[in-house]
Amino acid sequence: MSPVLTSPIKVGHIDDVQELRKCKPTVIPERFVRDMTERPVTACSAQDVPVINISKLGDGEKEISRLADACENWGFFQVVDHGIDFDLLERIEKVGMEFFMLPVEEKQRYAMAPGTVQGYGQAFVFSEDQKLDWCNMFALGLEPRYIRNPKLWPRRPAHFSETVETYSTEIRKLCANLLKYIAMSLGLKGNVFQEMFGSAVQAVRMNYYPPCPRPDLVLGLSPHSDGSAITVLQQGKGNSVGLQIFKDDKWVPVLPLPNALVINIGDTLEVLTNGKYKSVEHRAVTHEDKDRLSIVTFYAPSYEVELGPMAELVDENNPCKYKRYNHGEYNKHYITNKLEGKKTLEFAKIRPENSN
Ligand SMILES: O=C(O)CCC(=O)C(=O)O
Ligand SMILES: [Fe+2]
Repeated sequence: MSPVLTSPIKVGHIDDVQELRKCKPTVIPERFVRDMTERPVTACSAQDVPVINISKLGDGEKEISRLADACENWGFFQVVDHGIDFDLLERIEKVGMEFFMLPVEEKQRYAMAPGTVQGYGQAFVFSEDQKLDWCNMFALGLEPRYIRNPKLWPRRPAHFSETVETYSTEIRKLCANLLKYIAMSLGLKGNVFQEMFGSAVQAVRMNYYPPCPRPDLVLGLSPHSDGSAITVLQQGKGNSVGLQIFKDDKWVPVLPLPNALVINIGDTLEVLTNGKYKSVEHRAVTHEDKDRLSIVTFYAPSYEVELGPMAELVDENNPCKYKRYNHGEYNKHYITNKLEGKKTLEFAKIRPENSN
């Protein structure tokens, strides 16, 4: 019998990976098979991604300087003692998982329209030739309210919307709190980001990675940096390892810690700190017999805000590396650059005069 090459079910024009997997393909469809250089064979053994105890950040210099080190040298860290109910973390994971387990016909009601980033499907797919991720996504804009699209809020599973609402309120407080300490770790006033960001933009994306018969050939999520100021990533309990960050020319896995949340610095904070804090590239890989869910919150300034490197972080030794721009404009650039397969922060970089 010839191997199954495409899924019978598409969401928009894209193969739905959960449906594809149900067909038990013996050969991975070409659109998912990565070029040799992109295949996930290069991960090194796990290193100790820094762990920051949020409840100690108020106690003084020591934890704050550990935070500064994590932002400067890793761009990623895990937080513990973050004050969010473990029960809420479990509930969001449960409703997220239940959503992805719904029949595809039900999920298709919330399909992501082409060129948009909210709803069910795969974001940033722009050409027939582009390699696809071994992932199904569901994304919702949350704050400010006008970015919400009520038609995309699922009616099933029960309690989905209210759980997302409660979860997002808690994560928003965590982001504001973290940004206060991040400002302090830079020697700035604690409220500087809060004042600058205005009514912060917040969105949530759930990524579901079904098991893949050939995890060595595919990527769960292509390498990228986030456009946010900061991102909060919840790796599901009992999840397989999937997140990898690019550090010192190697892909380093981030091992899930029970009830911890992963935080990463996004492009916006890299610009604001004039490159002191890094927006690090990351990707997700898949597993042969385990699935994985991640719940990711992006937190960014209001679209109206003009931003650029902060004066306090620019001097003779650290000349200004980025242009000033409007965050709403940046958001459009982020999407267009992603669609064109470019690095998302490229447009904002200032080139030295003698370079080409
Ligand atoms: O699933 C993961 O661990 C990575 C998710 C991610 O990087 C994203 O959604 O931006
Ligand atoms: Fe990301």
